[in-house]
Amino acid sequence: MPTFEDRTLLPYVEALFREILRWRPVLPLGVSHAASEEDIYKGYYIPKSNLVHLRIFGQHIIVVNTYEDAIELFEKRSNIYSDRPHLEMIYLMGWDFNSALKHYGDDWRQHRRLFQQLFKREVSIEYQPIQTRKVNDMLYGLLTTPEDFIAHAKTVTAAIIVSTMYGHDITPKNDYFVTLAETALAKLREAVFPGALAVNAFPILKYLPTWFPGAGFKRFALGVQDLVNQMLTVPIEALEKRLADGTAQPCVSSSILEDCKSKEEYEVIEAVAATAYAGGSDTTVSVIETFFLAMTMFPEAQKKAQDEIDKVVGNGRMPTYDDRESLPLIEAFVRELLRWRPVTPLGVWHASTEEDIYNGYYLPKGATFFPNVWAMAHNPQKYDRPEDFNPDRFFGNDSKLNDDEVPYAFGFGRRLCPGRYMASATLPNQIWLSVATVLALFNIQRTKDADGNEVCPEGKYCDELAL
Ligand code: HEM
Repeated sequence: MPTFEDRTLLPYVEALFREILRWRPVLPLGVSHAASEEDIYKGYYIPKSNLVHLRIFGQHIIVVNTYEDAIELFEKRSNIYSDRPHLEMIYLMGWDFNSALKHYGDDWRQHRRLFQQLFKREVSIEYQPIQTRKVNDMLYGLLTTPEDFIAHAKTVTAAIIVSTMYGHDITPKNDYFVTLAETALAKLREAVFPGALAVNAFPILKYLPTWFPGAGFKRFALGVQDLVNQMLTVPIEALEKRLADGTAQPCVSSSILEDCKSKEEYEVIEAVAATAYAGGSDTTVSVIETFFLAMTMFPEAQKKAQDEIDKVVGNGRMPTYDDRESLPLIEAFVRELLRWRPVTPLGVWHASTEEDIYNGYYLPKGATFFPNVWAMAHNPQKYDRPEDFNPDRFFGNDSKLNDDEVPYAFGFGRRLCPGRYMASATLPNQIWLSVATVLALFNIQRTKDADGNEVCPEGKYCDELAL
């Protein structure tokens, strides 16, 4: 047989090999490069590009690295860039009820209208008493079992959403609905194993019978369908029962159920209520966890915020929503939490419904777009020493809060997070109240090792999806 030693003696074989590479190149369009600077080449202007293109399983994936480009594409051209990519596994599992995962169209519009109605600025103020009550429960939990601080953050968030949506007070441990919803969410996150990825890339595989070798994804999906169905129906049916026997507490769903006229409307209410849990729980918990981490890593920021609370509120009472305007540093704190460790570092994907030309680049129809929120939040040209947790960066030279409300943390354009007023932004919200009251009551400190030295956490994050 010919060996490598014969290579120089076989020029025709060498030429044949070159011709194969030339005749049908493996990557006909090469792998895209992005220009990091603008340039003039042979009289042509080449713009700086902040888009990165990848091709995975034949799918175009485009990462949008700057806030300016994200605004241009997702907001100014929102008629093209407001879809979501089609992932077959989501449909097989029944998770397509979720407003956040829906394709851009009439069904999504109906969900969105209801979300806007329920969570707009003015209405979000009505959730203030529930939030205060549940945050107080969290403070009590922190006082009695501080080591369980993550569990307390999770419980308070679940309690606020479930009480707001269904008027149900969850039990602190093993609540039936919370367990159901958390299990269904965990299954959604798990659906990234090879079989599931294969059916996302080649949807035709969904027609394989469940017993077929390699169709494990289908058996998995069937198991999840049942959970998802219970997550949708159990809490709303329980609410209907309470409404019928007159024991229901007023809540978002009770008010809209009373006006519901058709099965179609009922299904939208059911789906929007369950989406609020799926979209609002992990996201808010992540910010509160980041708060505990930041306080341990940056004790001087904690001290400064506590000094502000002591000066404005004093020691005789707890901060309330009425103090919000007088505590600008706490406001800056919340912004810095959203910036320093964004909840969705690669945003939530958008998809395009038309081809487009942007800055001289061709962007194909059906491509998936990731807004690189991490790069926007850590842009050193905008944020000096971006790795530092420094709420002071949100104050101008006049010592007033600047107008950077970290908008990219809540997404873009027509898909912008409809729950943002409940979670954060400039109105009463759970995150603000949690930060203000925890700082008023507690000192968050580093643990010590056996020799009495402080241990600063590394601050590593796990890789769970937020939505
Ligand atoms: C700190 C807390 C939160 C953060 C950081 C956050 C972030 C986000 C982001 C980045 C998106 C994607 C927007 C896009 O596609 O461009 C989103 C969408 C969404 N969020 Fe939030 N969110 C939070 C809390 C909430 C809450 C409390 C709710 C419900 C009450 C909620 C409901 C939703 C829904 C339904 C969508 C999908 C919107 C659509 O596709 O039309 N979120 N959120």
